[in-house]
Amino acid sequence: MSSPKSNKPKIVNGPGGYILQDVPHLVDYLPDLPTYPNPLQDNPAYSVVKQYFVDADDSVPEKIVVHKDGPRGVHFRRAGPRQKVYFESDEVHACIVTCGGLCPGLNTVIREIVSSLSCMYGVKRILGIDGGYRGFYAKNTIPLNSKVVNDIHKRGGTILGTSRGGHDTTKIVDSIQDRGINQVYIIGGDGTQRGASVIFEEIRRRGLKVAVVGIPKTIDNDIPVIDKSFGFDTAVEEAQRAINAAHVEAESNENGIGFVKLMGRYSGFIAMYATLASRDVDCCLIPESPFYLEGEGGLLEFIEKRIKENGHMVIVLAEGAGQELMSKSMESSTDASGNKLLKDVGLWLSQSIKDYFKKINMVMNLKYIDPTYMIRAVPSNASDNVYCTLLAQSAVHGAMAGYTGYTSGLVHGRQTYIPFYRITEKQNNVVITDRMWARLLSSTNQPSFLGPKDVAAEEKKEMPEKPTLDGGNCDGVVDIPPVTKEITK
Ligand SMILES: Nc1ncnc2c1ncn2[C@@H]1O[C@H](COP(=O)(O)OP(=O)(O)O)[C@@H](O)[C@H]1O
Ligand SMILES: O=P(O)(O)OC[C@H]1O[C@](O)(COP(=O)(O)O)[C@@H](O)[C@@H]1O
Ligand SMILES: [Mg+2]
Repeated sequence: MSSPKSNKPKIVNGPGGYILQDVPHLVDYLPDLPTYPNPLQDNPAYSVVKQYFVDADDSVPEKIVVHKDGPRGVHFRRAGPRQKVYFESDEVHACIVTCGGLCPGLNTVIREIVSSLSCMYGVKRILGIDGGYRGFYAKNTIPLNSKVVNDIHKRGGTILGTSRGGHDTTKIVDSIQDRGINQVYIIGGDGTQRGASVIFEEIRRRGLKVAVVGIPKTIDNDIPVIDKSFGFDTAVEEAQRAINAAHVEAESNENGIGFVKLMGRYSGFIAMYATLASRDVDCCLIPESPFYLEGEGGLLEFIEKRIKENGHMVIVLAEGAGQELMSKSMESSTDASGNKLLKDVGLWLSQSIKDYFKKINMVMNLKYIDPTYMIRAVPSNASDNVYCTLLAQSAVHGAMAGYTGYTSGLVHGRQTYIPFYRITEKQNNVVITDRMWARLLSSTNQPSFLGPKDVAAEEKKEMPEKPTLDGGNCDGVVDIPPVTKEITK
């Protein structure tokens, strides 16, 4: 590093176009910190594992498919326990906060952070922050231990409470400093990770020995880089119940339409995967894929055709789809976090379909199902529970090893530490020029509703990512000059 207090990205270049987008470490700005042997080395559960500690040079590639002659590309630091830790067990005072909307698995992550800290590292002081970011300065804290969290993974929601808005960096860091907290675990979506990033910057500016760790939570699966977010699987599974009901209703009524509205503010992943899983869906509409109602090739014409062919149909709609079609006069506002509040496209589209069938004088029975909050208020399923457990353990190993300013995330099935700027720089969206969307279109046999102009616009948006050999401006997204160092082996 060129400057210990530098807030520039840590980039390490290696042979063959290898780039490590590294995460900050406490010694970047506190170079004289002592280290201690990892207490896990004496833990009987791990003594049989051949190589339990992760090699310091292990990294995970961002892109797993590479061309024969292409550069090795961007990598992230592999997560896991390290031989040396930068905190003594008695010294650790950790806190956990959950922010933003609910997501299945929040309680599992809380439980496993507490268990990992206490069972693996012998930590005794763990606080829950009540009600999101504002809880740091406006609410009481909740003492956490293995007993308190023992069966919380069986419940939906978050035992800590959550909120939007209320991010006041100075007040939050003052509270962290005043309470003597030195590990901060922040569970939340894109907004939360942005908040975590500024908390980390302020902590580094003040020169505090405090590790700041983000754990990505988003039911919309809109966080970039990671394979998928926890709770997503559960949400998709839960959505099946609504789609099944819509199918039963549609089949049982004359010219029945089962219409399901699912979550997805800007990203249509839940709708897309729920559709692919179900196989009963005739049409899936997502925010990324524009559509139009009237005229040749429009949605209404397609619905009429499908009803005439099959006698029934199922439509799945993500809440952010078709927002631009609704009346401009319907005022839109924002929530406490500044997220745009959407107009109810489900009710609007249902009415438009009803009006159309009335106009063409054709019998039609539309049943509208809105399971929005039902798919996220449930406890996580088995596979999400395992995912949450590994995620929480990785987060704790990283903080104990002195890493900070990172989001713990799964990349190609491997746990990694990802610098905040990679998580917050853009949103993960369904790319409608990718194969996955084509698979969906062929599974539902719906038209793409796209004109050549829309396709050209999509192709322009999706410029291929080109990791550079010299580490400068990687993927064209890091606009601050990176701190680079060479590795030669
Ligand atoms: N750019 C930002 N800087 C600091 N804090 C932010 C930022 N964006 C959102 N937050 C805070 O993060 C928390 C959660 O954000 P929100 O967008 O509601 O949910 P999510 O994290 O799930 O996307 C809120 O308390 C909000 O104030
Ligand atoms: O009504 P709320 O609680 O604000 O939540 C609704 C929104 O939460 C979301 O699930 C996304 O929330 P997050 O960004 O917090 O993950 C959207 O799909 C939905 O519009
Ligand atoms: Mg969000």
